[in-house]
Amino acid sequence: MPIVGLVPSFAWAQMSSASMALRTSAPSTRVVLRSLLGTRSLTTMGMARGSKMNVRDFAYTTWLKFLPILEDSGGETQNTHGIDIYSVFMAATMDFIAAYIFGLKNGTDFLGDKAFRDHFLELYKARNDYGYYDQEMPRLTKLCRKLGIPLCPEWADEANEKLGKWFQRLCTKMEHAVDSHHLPIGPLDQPIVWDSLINGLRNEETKRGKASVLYPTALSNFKLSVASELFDHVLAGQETAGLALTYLAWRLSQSFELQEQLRAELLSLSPNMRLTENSTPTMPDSKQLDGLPLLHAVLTETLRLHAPIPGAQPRQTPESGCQIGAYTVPGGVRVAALGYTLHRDEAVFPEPNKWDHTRWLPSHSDEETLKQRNRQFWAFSSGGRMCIGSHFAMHEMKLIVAAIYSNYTSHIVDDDGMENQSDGYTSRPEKERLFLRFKKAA
Ligand code: HEM
Repeated sequence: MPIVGLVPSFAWAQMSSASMALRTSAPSTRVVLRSLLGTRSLTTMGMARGSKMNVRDFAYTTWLKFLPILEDSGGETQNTHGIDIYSVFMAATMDFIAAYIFGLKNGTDFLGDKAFRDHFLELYKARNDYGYYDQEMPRLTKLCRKLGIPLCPEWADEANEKLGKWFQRLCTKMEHAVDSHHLPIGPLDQPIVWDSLINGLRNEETKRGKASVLYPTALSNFKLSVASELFDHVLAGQETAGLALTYLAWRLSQSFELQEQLRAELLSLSPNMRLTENSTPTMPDSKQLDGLPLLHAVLTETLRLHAPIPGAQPRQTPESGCQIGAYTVPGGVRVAALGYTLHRDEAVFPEPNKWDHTRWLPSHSDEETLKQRNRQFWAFSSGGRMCIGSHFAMHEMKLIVAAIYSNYTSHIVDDDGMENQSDGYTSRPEKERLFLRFKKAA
């Protein structure tokens, strides 16, 4: 069905005028930008460009930083209160995506720098409930700001500004590294997404110049647009995956039996991620990891019941109108589907409010039932505006879960607020924390 995405950019609206222009411009702008990134799957971007890097390599370095944190959570001093794994997952997913965009050296170190990570999360939290006006009524919101009657509280605007500046600093650092030919040369330091976007935009400029649909926005505000687009990726990729990992760790921590089954499956990998004394960590084969049915089932079920983005994904019907199921809808109408409701359709997911990973296991359901469930699985949306990072995210999350549960058992210390997922564009645990303790698995 030729329905177009209505909101051209992700939830980030306040960073700059260029960002605003990108968000409110014709959907085709966004479509061209997507195609400039060279691929629908960020996971294969490095490979497609002839590089030997992939998500697995970044995972290795993330894993090295992750280990001492987990070790510490089971140590003597932490035994009573464990660690806030929500904050740790938010850090891991930020380091992951930033490394993929800028390369390891020019990325972030949220895992290593807890103080800055907490500061970032505070800023992020402060502005998070106020995306609506900029997103839905950008002109009115801008006008009200100018007139001194802001629709969002000042602190939210300030937090947005600080976050925007932080990200622009990362971009400026990257530009300097490129301009001064001081790009680090290690394979993990290649700025994969950065390079793809810059090269794509330059090609577009050379080929189409002023005739390009990107000319009034991205090409006229080159630097700001690159920063804005990449910031979208960082924000889209960090919180979502961090949330899913938090809910998955919570669910797994409720059943040691399930943890045991998962560990047995993970250790069947060759090589697997089990740490032995004095050995350097090993990484599994990506295809093998992806093919593990139990790992896939627990993750998919978590994304179903605790979808990080459960709400409406708006689309606009084409001018000629269109048919949606039994309905004939006129042109220019705003329509939306919601992961939340699709994932709670009793006909497809019996007892929909129950977390039950077995509904995704080929050993528990016939092929047709599984097909139907997969069709209705909408955590990453679908169609032309589907999540650009879905494969990246699945692989990243599987690697992180495999690294942890090959080696540790997790135990709930304090899960107050986990039952209540907030209502918003992204949906978080009410208290935005989860304290777990990790112990070395036998
Ligand atoms: C569990 C992890 C993730 C979930 C649940 C998720 C979910 C989504 C959803 C529901 C959308 C909206 C699509 C629509 O408008 O229909 C989206 C868009 C997007 N996602 Fe993800 N995402 C995840 C991870 C990532 C990652 C890791 C990246 C980057 C590497 C990323 C980049 C994006 C971008 C750039 C868009 C905007 C696409 C566009 O406007 O065309 N996402 N994501």
